[in-house]
Amino acid sequence: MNRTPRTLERKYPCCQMHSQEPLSYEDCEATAQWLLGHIKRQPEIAIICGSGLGMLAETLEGKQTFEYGEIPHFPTSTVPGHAGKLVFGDLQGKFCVCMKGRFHMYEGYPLWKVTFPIRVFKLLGVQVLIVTNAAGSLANSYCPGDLMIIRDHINLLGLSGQNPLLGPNDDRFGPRFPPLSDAYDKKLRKMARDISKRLGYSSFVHEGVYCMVGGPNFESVAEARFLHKLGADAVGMSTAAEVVVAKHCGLKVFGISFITNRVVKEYEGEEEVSHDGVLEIGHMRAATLQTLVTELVGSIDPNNNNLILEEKEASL
Ligand SMILES: O=P(O)(O)O[C@H]1O[C@H](CO)[C@@H](O)[C@H]1O
Ligand code: HPA
Repeated sequence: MNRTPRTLERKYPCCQMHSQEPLSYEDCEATAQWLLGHIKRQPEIAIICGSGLGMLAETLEGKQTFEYGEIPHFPTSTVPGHAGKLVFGDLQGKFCVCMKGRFHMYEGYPLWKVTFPIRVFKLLGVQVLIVTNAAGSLANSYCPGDLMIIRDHINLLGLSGQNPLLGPNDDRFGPRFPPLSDAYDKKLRKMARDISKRLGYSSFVHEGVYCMVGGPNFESVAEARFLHKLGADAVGMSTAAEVVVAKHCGLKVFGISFITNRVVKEYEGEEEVSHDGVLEIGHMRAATLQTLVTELVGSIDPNNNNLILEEKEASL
């Protein structure tokens, strides 16, 4: 029985998505071909801008911008701080594509739809994916405004059976059982650490474990304590599913969290987290994230298996 009334589907297109089959390889190809027909060359690096972090896309040179609504098969953004635009342009001499706004499961999208753009990026020729997000800190030593290079993740949804790779596997994307033990590329993490040192950022750039939860509510105190005990340093409602799909199709991944708030772990505390607060700290302090990602893009050679531009290698 179809439980979604037609009027609801018309008002909230994401409700309709639940009743659809996952998009196929051919659908991804159709989207990639449509984009390739509109852009000057193939992008090498894709960047996903997290909540309130979309200004990075504005720094691209020779920008070409597409509203998500005009791109075949693309979902639309419904969350404040996620503009819903795909921006192509040059950053540090590399042709990049930036998602100014990502999709989340709590918006009503199934995970295969949330992660659809990643497969399109692969078919566009992208080799490296940079994921950014806004996250709450669980680690006691992190402060709002800090950055966390993602060393690894806990995909809480994946562990409980909500995975973007559920269903028949299409080997043209990747294997049935992809390994995830090296999800966040070691070389890219080292490059980012070295760049942080050079920029004088070391005191507020950490490296840690990100945990993806479903949201949209922020964590209860007991949940926050549980996630911290599990080994998570920061928590958010995105990223891990995107990284699963990126690794499945053979992309190199770098991830970084912008710490927007402390997750409340004490019953006596006065702090309360809000999405407006997340966006506000993003606007105030995200320049550091932007500088670090820009420098990283400048140091990457996407066509070298080693990933490092030779002339930069000596200075790192
Ligand atoms: O992960 P991004 O998209 O950066 O956004 C984070 O910020 C929102 C909550 O304020 C949630 O969507 C959470 O995941
Ligand atoms: N919890 C979950 N997601 C978030 C948070 C948080 O504290 N801050 C930003 N995104």
